[in-house]
Amino acid sequence: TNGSAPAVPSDQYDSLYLSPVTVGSSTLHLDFDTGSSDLWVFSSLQAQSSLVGHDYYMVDPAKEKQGYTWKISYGDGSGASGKVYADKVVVGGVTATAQAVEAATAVSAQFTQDVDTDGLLGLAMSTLNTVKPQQQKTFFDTVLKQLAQPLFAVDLKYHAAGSYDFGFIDKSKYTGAINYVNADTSKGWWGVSATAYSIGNASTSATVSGILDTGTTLLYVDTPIVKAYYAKVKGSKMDNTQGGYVFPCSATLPDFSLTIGGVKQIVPGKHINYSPTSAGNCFGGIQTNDGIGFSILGDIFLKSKYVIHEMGSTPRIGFAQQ
Ligand SMILES: Cc1ccc(-c2noc([C@H]3C[C@@H](O)CN3)n2)cc1F
Repeated sequence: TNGSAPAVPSDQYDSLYLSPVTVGSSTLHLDFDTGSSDLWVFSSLQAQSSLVGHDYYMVDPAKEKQGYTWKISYGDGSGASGKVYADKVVVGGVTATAQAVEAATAVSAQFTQDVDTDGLLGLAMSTLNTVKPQQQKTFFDTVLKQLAQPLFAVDLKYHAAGSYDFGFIDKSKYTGAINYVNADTSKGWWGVSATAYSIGNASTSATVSGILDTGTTLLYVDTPIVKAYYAKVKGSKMDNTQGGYVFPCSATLPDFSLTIGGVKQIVPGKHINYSPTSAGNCFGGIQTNDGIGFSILGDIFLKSKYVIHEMGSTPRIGFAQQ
């Protein structure tokens, strides 16, 4: 079977995208994250006070994987931990009958206060799964064999609902050719590299290695590229109190592109005005990857494309224009 689930922005700035998932007998709204590999949910194991505003998984003790635990932390320092159950998970009509469901006993404040997010569904390689004593499969790995094609496709949109397709490529969701490159999955992520970047009409050769990450809001690249970009934005500056580059909300933002597989993958300037700040200017969608060691192609990069993640004998990534 194949299937498709909507990806709905959680707020007016596309901070993250939420998709409905049936876990056991509950329907939860999860953040599909191609940058991690745990399917974890808010659960009845938590104190009631932590569950306010969240849908949560009613655990069935008979389905517990006795002695199994998990503990995860994310790029922003948030995290969660808990116990493991084997239960039915349905995404867009695709069913995993005994998927490892990681039920939270504790979650960090960022998650508790993010009342729309009921957990995460990881779509990176299962080698990054945190369950002990035995690593568990992602939902995608669990259902892979039942899919017509071993792939999922990501269609995130700018300030609108998009979708995740499993097992098929939806021709109505893109125009032009799909450009495929091999994925570097050696570190457990969907890794790609670019050979150039462009700011407006000016192109510069550079090697940009990064990961596709639907769970990261912005686009993080090397500092020299970020500086070159905002040098083209009148009134922009690095604002340490806001934690990144900001600019006047009236600024015209140049398009940005990364050349992947010989094809310019363009991010429209409009998408790079991420959100207003509390100080009366606007926060940039492109920021520095300082301290990370590689680039993170998050939602700002993804939301103009239809991106196919194919787990064939040679994992590949296909890019097409929405
Ligand atoms: C409150 C909250 C915090 C973090 C995240 C989060 N989800 O995916 C990621 C990135 C970073 C990398 O770790 C893997 N993908 N971060 C989601 C949240 F709802």
